[in-house]
Amino acid sequence: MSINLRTVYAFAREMYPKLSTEYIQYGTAGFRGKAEFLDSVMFRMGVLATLRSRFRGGAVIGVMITASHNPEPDNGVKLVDPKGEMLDASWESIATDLVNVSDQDLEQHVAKIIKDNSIDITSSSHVFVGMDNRYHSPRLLKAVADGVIALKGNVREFGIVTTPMLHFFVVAANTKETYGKPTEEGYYEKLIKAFELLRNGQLENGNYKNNVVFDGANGVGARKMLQFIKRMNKSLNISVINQGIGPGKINDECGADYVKVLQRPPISMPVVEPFTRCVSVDGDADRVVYFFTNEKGEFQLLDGDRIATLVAGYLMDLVTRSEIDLRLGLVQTAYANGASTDYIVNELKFPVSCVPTGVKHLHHKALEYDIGVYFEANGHGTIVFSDHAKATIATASETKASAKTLLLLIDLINETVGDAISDMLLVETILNHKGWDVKDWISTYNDLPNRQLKIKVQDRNVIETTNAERVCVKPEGLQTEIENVVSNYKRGRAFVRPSGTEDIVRVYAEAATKEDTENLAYEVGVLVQRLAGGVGPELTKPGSAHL
Ligand SMILES: CC(=O)N[C@H]1[C@@H](OP(=O)(O)O)O[C@H](CO)[C@@H](O)[C@@H]1O
Ligand SMILES: [Mg+2]
Repeated sequence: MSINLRTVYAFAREMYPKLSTEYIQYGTAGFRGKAEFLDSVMFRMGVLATLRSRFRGGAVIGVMITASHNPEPDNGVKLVDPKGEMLDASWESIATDLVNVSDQDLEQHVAKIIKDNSIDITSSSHVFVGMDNRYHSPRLLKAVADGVIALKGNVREFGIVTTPMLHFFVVAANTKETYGKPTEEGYYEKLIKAFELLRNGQLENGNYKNNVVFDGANGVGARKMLQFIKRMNKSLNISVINQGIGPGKINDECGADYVKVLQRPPISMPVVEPFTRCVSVDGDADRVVYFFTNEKGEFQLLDGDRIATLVAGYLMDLVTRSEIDLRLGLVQTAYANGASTDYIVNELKFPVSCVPTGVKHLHHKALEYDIGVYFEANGHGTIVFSDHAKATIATASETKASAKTLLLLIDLINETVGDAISDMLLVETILNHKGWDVKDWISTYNDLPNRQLKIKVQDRNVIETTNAERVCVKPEGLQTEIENVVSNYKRGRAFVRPSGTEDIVRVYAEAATKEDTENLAYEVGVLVQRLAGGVGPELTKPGSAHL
């Protein structure tokens, strides 16, 4: 096989010319931007995925086309490595350089990547591609596929799938189907089988009722949930809202991000009994949060921290009852509610670590444990089991019922990445086994009020942080000022960091009361504006609207 790079890039220039010279970066979740500027990015990511597959000895590499929780005009692309992880950090800069190079320099640049990484261009290469249900995704998928074909790689298109489904397919193929069958049916089959065995015919238990409202964010999660329902043997009554078949747009006034950040129910909520479990997923269904309204009609949120603590407590209990010795750990970020961390440390007595924002950091840390539970507060997370843990549990399952349950849970969990639907089925399983409703669940601890602000600055990279982003080291003096302010608030905690997905600085604040939290966030926001080159309008002082 020989590849004439010159012909390939003449073709690229004709079909996928670079329309924007604006510099873009492979960030926390790959490339994101307005869909009309992404064709050349997609073609080049098809090229890169082909090279990455060859670099990894012909293992399958995944390419997912999605802008997750972003609005409808946006799209994006992220690469999935052979074990289902996000693209290795060392290749993120290769990706960034590749998409920013001009059309004229493309050929030479690709030749350099091949040479620098000693890639055998004649070896075989396999790329799996999936997309969310944005109207521009099919066009962008074709660009990725053309990029793969241009370098004579093999491409397999999965059409519209959730991000976690694509991760599942990649791992299933690379493990020679030990993990599951790399097909849509294989995915449904594995999860539904485990879920229904764990239910074992017991559909209700104590306070647990068998009904859930599912907000699909008008995204791919809604479509796939409808497929789940068709294949499930009525083991859970799920009513799907924001299905994406009406005029509603993806993530618009619905979905996990909307519900979590604005702390309110999504649009199109039917009238339901108080305490009915409701679930929101995001546009590509890798995040999930729960919510309900209480008897006073007040909105109550059960976010990623709640899921993490529920799961951790349950797994710990099963491990203890199985009389096996495994190292369990929970991984959070600085955004985790302080009350959840206190509960984990003091009540669950579970080792907990804090890492920088972004799933790749959480995932890597979780791999250090036999059973690693990781969740971002926004609902993105999963559980990973080491080979040692799997073997120990399998042996114990011959004699212990609790270990048998653990074994089934491993099949229910999509270990490759956070998976909204798999996580939801896991939560449903645990609540059912415990006989809990949302009232029982939320009473485990009281969340501290918290507030996030987005501050516009001239250059967000003037902010540098350390200690898992909890301490700001640059610009000089900012951290001391933050600490001074925080010390005036009971249970106060605040930190600032540059966002990896938006051109802003994020401020996080929590304190004992809602009013204090608002004031603390405001004060820290003003400090960022003053010391880090704020460019936005002046922040509104909390409560000033009522003066
Ligand atoms: C506070 C917050 O929710 N940040 C999100 C957001 O990252 P930022 O770097 O904060 O923009 O998007 C990431 C990708 O989806 C997600 O991993 C992360 O948790
Ligand atoms: Mg997402």
